[in-house]
Amino acid sequence: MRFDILTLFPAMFQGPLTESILKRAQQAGRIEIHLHDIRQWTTDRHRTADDTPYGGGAGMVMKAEPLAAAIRAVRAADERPGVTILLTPDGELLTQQIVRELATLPRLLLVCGHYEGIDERVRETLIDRELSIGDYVLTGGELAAMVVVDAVARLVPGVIDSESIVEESHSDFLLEYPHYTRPAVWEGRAVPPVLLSGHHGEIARWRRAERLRRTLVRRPDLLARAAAAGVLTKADLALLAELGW
Ligand SMILES: CN(C)c1cccc(CNc2ccc(C(N)=O)cn2)c1
Repeated sequence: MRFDILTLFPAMFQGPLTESILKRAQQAGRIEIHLHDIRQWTTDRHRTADDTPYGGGAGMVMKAEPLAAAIRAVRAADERPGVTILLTPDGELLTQQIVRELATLPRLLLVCGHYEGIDERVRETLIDRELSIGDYVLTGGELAAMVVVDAVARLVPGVIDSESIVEESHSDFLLEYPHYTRPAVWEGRAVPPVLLSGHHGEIARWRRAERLRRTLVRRPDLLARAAAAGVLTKADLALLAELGW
C-alpha cells in the first residue's frame, strides 16, 4: 500500500513514520510512505502557500493553486488509483470500520491542511473524502495524518503478525477485556484466578463478560451500536440484563 502525504511541514513526520513498526514495514516493502512539501508547487518568489481569507476574519487559508498542483502532480506520480483525503475537524469521524475500509485500498493521498483550512474550491474539486480524528482542532492536519497512516498501516498484511492484530476490540464494538501478565501477585494484587485455571471455556466466558461490563460502564454508546449491529448473543443480553442494562 502506498501513502502520499501532502504537507507544508514534511519534517514533522520524522519519528512516528520512521521508527519501529512503520519503519520495518517500509523496509519490508509492505507499505510505501512518500512525503511531499506543498511549497514545492508554489510559483512566487516568497513561496506563498496561504493567504488571508476573503470576507475578512482571523487566520489564513491555504491557497488553491499550489495545493491543486501538488495533488495533481502526486496523483500522476503513480498509476495506482488513490483516494484523496483531507484531514479536517469538519470531516467524518474516523472509526476502526473506516480504517479497515481504507486498508483495502492500493493507495491513499493524505492532505494536511493548515491554519483555518483550505480554499473551498479545492475541497469541491480534488478532495474525495474528509476525515477527522476527533472533535478538536489541531494546528495542522499532520498529526491527524500520522494517526491515519498508523491505524491503516497496521492492518496491511504483513505489517504486524496477524495474531497480534487485536481486531476484536472495536470490531464488534465492545471494549477490550483486562490484560495481566507475570507476576501472579503484584503489590498484594492477585491476577483473577480464572485466568490461571487453564479452563479455556471459563476464561473465554470471563473475558466476554468483562468486555460487556466495561463497555456498559465506559462506552454505553458502543453497546447500543453493538445491539443494533446484532453482535450480542443471548448470553450477552442475559448478562447485561443482570448488570442492569
Ligand atoms: C476548519 N479548520 C480549523 C481546519 C480545516 C482543515 C485543516 C485544519 C488543520 N487542523 C486540524 C486538522 C484535522 C483535525 C482533526 N480533528 O482531525 C484537527 N485539526 C483545520
